[in-house]
Amino acid sequence: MEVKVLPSLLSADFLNLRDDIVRMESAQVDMFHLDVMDGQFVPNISYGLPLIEAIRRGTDAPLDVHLMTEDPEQFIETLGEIGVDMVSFHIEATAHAHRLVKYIKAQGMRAGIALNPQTPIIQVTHLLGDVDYVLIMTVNPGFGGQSFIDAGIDKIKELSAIRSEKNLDFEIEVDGGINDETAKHCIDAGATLLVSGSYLFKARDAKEMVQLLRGQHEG
Ligand SMILES: O=C(CO)[C@@H](O)[C@H](O)COP(=O)(O)O
Ligand SMILES: [Co+2]
Repeated sequence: MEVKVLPSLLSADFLNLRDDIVRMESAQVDMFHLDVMDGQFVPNISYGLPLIEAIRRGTDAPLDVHLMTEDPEQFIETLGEIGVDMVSFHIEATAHAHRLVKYIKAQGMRAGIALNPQTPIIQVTHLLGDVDYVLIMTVNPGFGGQSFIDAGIDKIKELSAIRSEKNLDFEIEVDGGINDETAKHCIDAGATLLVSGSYLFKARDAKEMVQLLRGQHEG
């Protein structure tokens, strides 16, 4: 599977959002990652559906929504109407993950399951035949600019092994503390969707950084 780079707009300048979207498009990113935080599931509030609707009008790139909210069910129908391409929600946030995966797909979107750093892979093994991707958090969710938690690499390897063993085709997304160094370890372990916030937005030459992130892939 091809490695893709997804800038997290949490690190964009919200006052100049359009400029930052265009800057990332010029840097040839593959899609945008949109972090929705509700102040309950995580101790931060980011932005919600109205902004996602505006972003949808502002770019033709695919949109990947990462729901860090309680009751993620309530947002799915509207996200489908907006025209979002991919939606992930946290296994820790719902008692009905399997039903929700089916619901997201029925609305025409790709469905992902996200895991906090403390959550073991066994919590989601029952979903691996149904999800399109698994999002491994390599920071505690809620904020950009944190350091990568190394234990995430073993989780990516574990998922990769299950994927080969069971002949499944879900992708592995990694989110939190991704830079050229950590990206290489994640790609080597089996991740193909790389979310990057502070590293990409701080860069003077974002295009070079995107290539560096993607270019680590040797296999
Ligand atoms: O979901 C989250 C944070 O909860 C992420 O998507 C971050 O926004 C990634 O930012 P960096 O760690 O790359 O700065
Ligand atoms: Co995220």
